[in-house]
Amino acid sequence: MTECRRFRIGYALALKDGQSLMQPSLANLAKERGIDLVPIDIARPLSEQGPFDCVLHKLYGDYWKANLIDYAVKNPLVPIIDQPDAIERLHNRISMLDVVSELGSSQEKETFGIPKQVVVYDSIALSESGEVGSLRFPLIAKPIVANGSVESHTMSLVYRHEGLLKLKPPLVLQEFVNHGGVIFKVYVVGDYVKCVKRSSLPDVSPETLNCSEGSLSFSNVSNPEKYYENYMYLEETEMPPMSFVTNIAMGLKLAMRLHLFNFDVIRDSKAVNHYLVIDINYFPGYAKIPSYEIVLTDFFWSIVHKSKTEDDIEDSAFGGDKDDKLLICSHYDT
Ligand SMILES: Nc1ncnc2c1ncn2[C@@H]1O[C@H](COP(=O)(O)OP(=O)(O)OP(=O)(O)O)[C@@H](O)[C@H]1O
Ligand SMILES: O=P(O)(O)O[C@H]1[C@H](O)[C@@H](O)[C@H](OP(=O)(O)O)[C@@H](OP(=O)(O)O)[C@H]1O
Ligand SMILES: [Mg+2]
Ligand SMILES: [Mg+2]
Repeated sequence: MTECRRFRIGYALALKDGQSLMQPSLANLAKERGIDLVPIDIARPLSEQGPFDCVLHKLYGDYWKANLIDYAVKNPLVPIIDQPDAIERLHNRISMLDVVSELGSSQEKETFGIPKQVVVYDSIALSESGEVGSLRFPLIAKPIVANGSVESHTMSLVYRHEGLLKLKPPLVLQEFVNHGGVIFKVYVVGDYVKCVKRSSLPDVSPETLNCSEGSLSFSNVSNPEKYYENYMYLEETEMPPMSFVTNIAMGLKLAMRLHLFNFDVIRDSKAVNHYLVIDINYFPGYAKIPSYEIVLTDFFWSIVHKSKTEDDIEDSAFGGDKDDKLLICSHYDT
């Protein structure tokens, strides 16, 4: 009797991300389907570890990147999920959203875009009327860098010009768009797409613009625990059409050459059926989505069962997707 071949997926994740994702329920399900999830020792050359049938990672820095490149050169048929250069695009809040503008327009009645935004490198630009002056208040000031640090999630809602003067560049100033206090988070795992609702910043009325402080600092307003605080209110909000969300997701996946990401979408309260993508995150906290073990195991299975030919080398060394075997399955949930 022939033994079933087993597959080994090496993963390199920060401690917190590994603890959240690699729960026994995921490891056991993957094992049942012939896949062993193996932690990578990031202090040692990757090429001395393994063998691996796939490498998953969410780590940054030149040392790690060099380690991955060395491994990819020596193991050109092993998919690396995902290519470091492709991930890096999401570490800058300007290049992150540029990709949305590069997507073709929607064939449906819904339309999408990004909020108007300006990058500011120094305090002088904040007091000038130039590009900053062309933005309409309220604004959100976001750090340019989105690298997972606490600071990269710390933002300010700016109501009036005087609020700008307290800010410390470099930063991105983005127009705040009223959207009814609900955000849609769209999780992508290969061809799988799931959209959930979360709490967001409440709408800003013209009265608030005049009465409040010049600016207000905030962070992590759309974490799931906030959902439960606003449960009743969120329930009433209608989801965007799944086909619309899936089209954006698959467009982003192709354009960014990434398999694992989520993006935040809001619906403009002032326009009919107009949506704005405001944030894209690499390898988000998938353990938050129901049955994430099945979703991830299906994805791992599809990756390790892809046929490997010389033609695939260029793509597959960094996890390209020439021959997708995953069915597109899309889900809405909260
Ligand atoms: N242009 C905007 N208009 C209205 N609300 C916005 C806008 N940009 C951001 N927000 C609100 O601010 C929150 C944080 O913004 P953003 O998603 O860019 O930050 P983040 O720290 O990168 O988030 P994540 O935790 O998803 O990585 C959003 O969830 C949303 O509630
Ligand atoms: O710590 P960084 O690298 O920034 O990544 C975060 C993402 O930016 C967030 O979007 C994730 O939260 P959501 O899954 O709620 O979007 C968040 O998920 P987590 O709260 O489960 O860790 C992280 O993946
Ligand atoms: Mg976000
Ligand atoms: Mg983000």
